[in-house]
Amino acid sequence: MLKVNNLYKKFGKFTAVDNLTFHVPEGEIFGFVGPNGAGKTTTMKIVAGLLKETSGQVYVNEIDALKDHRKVKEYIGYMPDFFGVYDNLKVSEYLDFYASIYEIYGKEKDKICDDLLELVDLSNKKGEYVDSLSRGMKQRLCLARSLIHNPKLLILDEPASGMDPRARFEMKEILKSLRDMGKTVIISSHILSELSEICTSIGIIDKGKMVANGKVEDIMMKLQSNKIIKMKMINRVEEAVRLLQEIPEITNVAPSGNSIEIAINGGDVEMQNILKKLIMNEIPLVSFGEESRKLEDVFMKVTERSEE
Ligand SMILES: Nc1ncnc2c1ncn2[C@@H]1O[C@H](COP(=O)(O)OP(=O)(O)OP(=O)(O)O)[C@@H](O)[C@H]1O
Repeated sequence: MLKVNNLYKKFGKFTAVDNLTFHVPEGEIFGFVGPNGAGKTTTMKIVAGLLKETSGQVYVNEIDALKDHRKVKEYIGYMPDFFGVYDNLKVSEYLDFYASIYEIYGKEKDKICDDLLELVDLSNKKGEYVDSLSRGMKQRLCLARSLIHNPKLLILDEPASGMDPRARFEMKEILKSLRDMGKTVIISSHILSELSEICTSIGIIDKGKMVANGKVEDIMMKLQSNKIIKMKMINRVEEAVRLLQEIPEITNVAPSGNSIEIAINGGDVEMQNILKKLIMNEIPLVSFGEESRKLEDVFMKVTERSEE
């Protein structure tokens, strides 16, 4: 359904999207994950035809999306990561307005709008002013708007950002319905664990580059083999850093004051060997333990530092 090949986007000398290639088959829910500024919004805007690429190719349903903007628009629903201000506009009027853009009128329009409001659980808010809705409701309304022309591909930029747990749960339920409806969805977030529950595949982007891409299970396995360990010592930090850098399983060593954080590629046995080495060299440790972080934080840290 979507093919992005060797995509580049430069802003002046800065490369925001750096030779990005990924494919999303029909019916897939693709999670596009990366830290702030990784290039997610830029990529999604290019796919949606809202931003000009520097070079590369994008195909949506085999249509050249970078050349045939008009044709490709009917296949794409785009939900931006911000919601504008809509003074004096009611929910139903808001959807009517977007329906009119796609030249959907009359009974057909009424039916589509009612169905969409039901899908996003806002049927009882039809007569309310848009600006009076909660943030979560506004995001759901924005999602309904992006579905108005029944697109095959949905591009959702951080639909769960700033939502409380309940609103996030509701958004997840809606995404499940979209999956059941056979839509292809690209959804961006910087929270991997949230996406992993709903997505079928995931692409992790960092500094404009795809650093991991594949089925959720495969990516999770890759991430779980990385541990972050934090240790604190009374002194001799520099010596400890030197000793740690000699251990091949350690992929990163980051000292900060009297603490050191390391990333290791391994499990309990490797962890125990590291501890043994430090103790045998009489490093005055006061603590040593695995950091209980979310998987995505671990992954981002490892990828960020390994490139430096
Ligand atoms: N119009 C622009 N001019 C210059 N730089 C830009 C422009 N738009 C984006 N950038 C830069 O490109 C990089 C990627 O931005 P982008 O918004 O795509 O990241 P993101 O992954 O969506 O991040 P976030 O999660 O914060 O939305 C950032 O460093 C950003 O500052």
